[in-house]
Amino acid sequence: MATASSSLTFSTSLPKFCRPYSISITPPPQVSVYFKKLSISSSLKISKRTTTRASSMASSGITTIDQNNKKAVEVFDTEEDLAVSLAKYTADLSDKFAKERGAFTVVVSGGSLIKSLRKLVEAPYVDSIDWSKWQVFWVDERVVPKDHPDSNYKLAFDGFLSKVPIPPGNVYAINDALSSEGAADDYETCLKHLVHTGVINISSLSGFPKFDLMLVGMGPDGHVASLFPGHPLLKENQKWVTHITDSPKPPPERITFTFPVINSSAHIALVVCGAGKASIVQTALGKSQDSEVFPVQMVSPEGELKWFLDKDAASKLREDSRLLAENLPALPQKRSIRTAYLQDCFCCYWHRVQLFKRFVCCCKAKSSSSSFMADQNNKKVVKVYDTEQDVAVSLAKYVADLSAKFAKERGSFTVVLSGGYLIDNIRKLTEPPYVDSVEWSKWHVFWVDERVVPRNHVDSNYKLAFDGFLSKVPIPAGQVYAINDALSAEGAAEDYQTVLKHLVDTGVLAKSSVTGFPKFDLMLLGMGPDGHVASLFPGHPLLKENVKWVTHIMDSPKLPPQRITFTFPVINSSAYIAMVVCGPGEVDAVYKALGKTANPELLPVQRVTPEEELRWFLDKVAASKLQE
Ligand SMILES: O=C1O[C@H](COP(=O)(O)O)[C@@H](O)[C@H](O)[C@H]1O
Repeated sequence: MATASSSLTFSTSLPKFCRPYSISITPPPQVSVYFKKLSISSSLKISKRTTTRASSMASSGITTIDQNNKKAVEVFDTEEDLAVSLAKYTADLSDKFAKERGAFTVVVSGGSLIKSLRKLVEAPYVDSIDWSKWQVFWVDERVVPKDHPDSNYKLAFDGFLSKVPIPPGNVYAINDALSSEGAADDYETCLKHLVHTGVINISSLSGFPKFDLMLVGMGPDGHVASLFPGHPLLKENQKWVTHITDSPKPPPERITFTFPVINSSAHIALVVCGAGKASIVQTALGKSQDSEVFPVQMVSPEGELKWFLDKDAASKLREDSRLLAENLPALPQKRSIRTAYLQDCFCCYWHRVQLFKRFVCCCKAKSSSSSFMADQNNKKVVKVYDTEQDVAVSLAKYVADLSAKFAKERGSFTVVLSGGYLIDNIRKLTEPPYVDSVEWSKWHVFWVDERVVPRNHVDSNYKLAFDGFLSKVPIPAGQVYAINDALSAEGAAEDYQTVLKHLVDTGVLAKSSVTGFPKFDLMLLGMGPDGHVASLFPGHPLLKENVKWVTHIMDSPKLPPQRITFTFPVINSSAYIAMVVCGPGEVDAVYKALGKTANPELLPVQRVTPEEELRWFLDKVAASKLQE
């Protein structure tokens, strides 16, 4: 290990400037950058954690981790505790990478992050870390001279770099003599050179540089690096480094790593302190129905993402768990409630960043039905079948098994149907063995959405289900809950909600102990080519509805315009959801929902996160873009 050298100071040795190199670089292959994002398990464990600190004080944090430790959130009582833990985390990774590959590539941001690194410049780390192995980069930089108060380099130099013996040649500041565009190009060229010489790893999944550790902060608006909410740069997926000349936070001219680079990292520490950021933390980690996706929510590295939060930044998560505790006296103890709450938060947060690697492995592994992407407790499963016929066979078995389970457990089986192709996909239930073996008398049938037209109208979801399914199985007529088609859209939605409330009161329909919304046993859903589910369409304000159980829409982009629909809180309170998609029409939507990471505008289908299991049933055609 190198030790601190008093003769080495940054005030006399200027850091290396990145300059264009006259080398020929073969561009790395642009393998799907979205691969990596889908390797996340949504099964999370939460434990109370005690951090042992150099100073021997114990700091307690709520630690939430997934089962393979790929995602974690730690909440610390104070920013001081956080800084202690962050130093240890960084030092451990420094040791690991220095040993494994002889270099440690570290990316820092500006802002408050630098202060939180202060423990690294103290004992024991200042002496124990092999600083000679460090290679330091910036995730973003303001295009100002290096001695300017706005410079992220200056901030890092004053607070950190000047206090540790990292070789100046290993510190990659931007070239502040260039324009923002020139500086971004220059930095990218520098990175390419370092990839070429093996200093920086390259991701075999994305083809983008793979840094060992990124230490990043988050702004109160949810920005990370210089990637701001709603900015077109969020979508940049070719460049490694880009520039911005209209940053909403001054100074306006900056350079920044793009999301493909950020998300190719081996480790990201996301460090967030202060009450001013609590709302975004809640949105990012809680079960928010907010349709706006903040840049921080797009952070999803190949390796580990670890949130370091202080109590203030996590306060809204804690508030929510307290509220739950107060409102749910039946639950045994506070820790269980918090656990349930956090699990729920995480299921929601991770639901859209599931499983692609396993898909590819399984697709390579032959067989007509390729099961892929089951998280450790099978909460999220995607299955791909050779043909739609195979989907229909498997779906029938799945539904029949759940029917038997719920009929036995609670004496009824509450099933929600959608319209469209779904009804054809469940046709096998009307054939042997299921038509005879399923206990149809226990079924209660609902619609996740309905068009406000007469029941015998060609557009009616009820008519579709009746003709293709309900007329062929002996479900008691009184247990089929069609809408009241004599009412207006608003009236029909209210009426349907009243029916549901009555069924909850009478115990036919379960109630979620987590959300208080009705908990259907199974929803059988389809998805439109635009990613809509139920009558919840991309960008529509109804996506945010979080009070009503059933609502109405007068301007459906898909005809007919007047419809009623379950809201997301109801959909997401379900026990099980089967998402059935076959054929070529939805190939792009499936790809966006399951295969793409840097998706600034979530499709409605990506918000679907039931309480027990979400199972995708895809045929090979619908999954074809994933398989590419
Ligand atoms: O402008 C910037 O802001 C963010 C967040 O800063 P913070 O002071 O709120 O933590 C920072 O991460 C980024 O590097 C910086 O350029």
